[in-house]
Amino acid sequence: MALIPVEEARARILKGVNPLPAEDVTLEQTLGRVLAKPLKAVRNQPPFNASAMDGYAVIAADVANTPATLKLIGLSAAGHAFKGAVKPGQCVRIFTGAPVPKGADAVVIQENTEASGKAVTVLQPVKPEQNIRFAGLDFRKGDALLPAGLTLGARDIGLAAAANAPTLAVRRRPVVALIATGDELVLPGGKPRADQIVSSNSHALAAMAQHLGARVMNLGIVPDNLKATERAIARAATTDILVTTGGASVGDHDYVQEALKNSGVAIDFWKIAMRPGKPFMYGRRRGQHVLGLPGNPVSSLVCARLFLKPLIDALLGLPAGDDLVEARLGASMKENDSRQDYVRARLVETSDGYRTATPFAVQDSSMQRTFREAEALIVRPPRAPVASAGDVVKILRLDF
Ligand SMILES: Nc1nc2c(c(=O)[nH]1)N[C@H]1C(S)=C(S)[C@@H](COP(=O)(O)OP(=O)(O)OC[C@H]3O[C@@H](n4cnc5c(N)ncnc54)[C@H](O)[C@@H]3O)O[C@H]1N2
Ligand code: MOO
Repeated sequence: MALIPVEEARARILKGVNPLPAEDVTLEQTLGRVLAKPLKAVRNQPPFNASAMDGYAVIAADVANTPATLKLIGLSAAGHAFKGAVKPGQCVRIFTGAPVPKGADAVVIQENTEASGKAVTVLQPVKPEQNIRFAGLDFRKGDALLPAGLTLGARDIGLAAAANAPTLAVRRRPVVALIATGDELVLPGGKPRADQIVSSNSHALAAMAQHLGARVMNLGIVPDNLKATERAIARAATTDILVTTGGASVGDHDYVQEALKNSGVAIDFWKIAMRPGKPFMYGRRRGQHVLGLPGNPVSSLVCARLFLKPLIDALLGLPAGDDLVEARLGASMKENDSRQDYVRARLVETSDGYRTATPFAVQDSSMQRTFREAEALIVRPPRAPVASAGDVVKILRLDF
């Protein structure tokens, strides 16, 4: 089977994928969720003409010439409106956020007054409308407040609360099942035998999936055994996405593809023209997407960034971004073969506003430390010619 190009693989994974249905959740649960329906204001904010200052509600014409002494007729505090009306020669004590009484058209700040019993002397004129927040200043009934497709942050949630929305319609979060395969694996904190290593893929993938807005069902480690692999795959049957790591290649103990097929997964493709990540496989079981990632930690995470992220984004109704940006090479690179390379690199922002990407010398796909230390992947297209330091290349920032 010919290796398929990265772009084709991504297109086949995303074919026919629709956003998941919406669900109503309380505001407290909306942080980081994707809004499924736009939020419209159903009321004005503020709902009444409110004072922006502590002072006195007056008729501006009464204090055009100062000093001017007015008669204090009452009080308007936040949550306790003055019920009457201000007539010429009168004023009402008022506090920030309180409704401006009928008749008054300005608020004098208390620093510009002298009060003595029921007599308030205004020392400086105010203009009509001064120190008043008019009803609907912030937003008006019918205004579009939050667009669909927005990933909700603190300010969005604050605005929704101000608009009196106790719940929001958000996309259901995709559920991602994770299965690590391999007799050589023990969980972090375990006691690896001399011929074993510590499993790390599922931890990184779980963090990545959660960061992208998915929920995770971690099914742990299964041994290199067909039946055990099939049992784990069965447990993942109800999830939106099943991700396996390891056992994707051609070795005698690589059971994943066979187990997936036996479990009713139709394999769409296997093996991509990329490095790392060549043995990546993809299939579907009814509505479920199945991503078989290679076992090498860097390969599995690079594949997840390239294929799992756009899939989760699509299920959440988020647009597919063109993630690549340009950088100058910090060192020369040799010509490329027929696979698209994703080369771990250091990124330095230069004073001219550009950036320089310098590849790490050793790129083995087991090396998680350089992967952690890399700020970007240099994307080398198939058959890219020799590149010199200073040449412009495409990079993918590592932001997870
Ligand atoms: N004859 C060939 N051999 C290999 C090929 C090939 O085309 N022909 N491809 C190589 C490439 S590229 C990769 S990548 C690996 C991927 O193989 P598998 O997906 O079958 O992965 P494993 O063999 O199970 O493991 C590879 C490597 O990764 C370690 N590993 C596995 N799972 C985890 C985990 N959860 N956490 C940390 N490390 C893990 C495992 O111990 C191995 O060292 O195949 C090449 N071989
Ligand atoms: O994914 Mo494999 O790394 O190309 O070593």
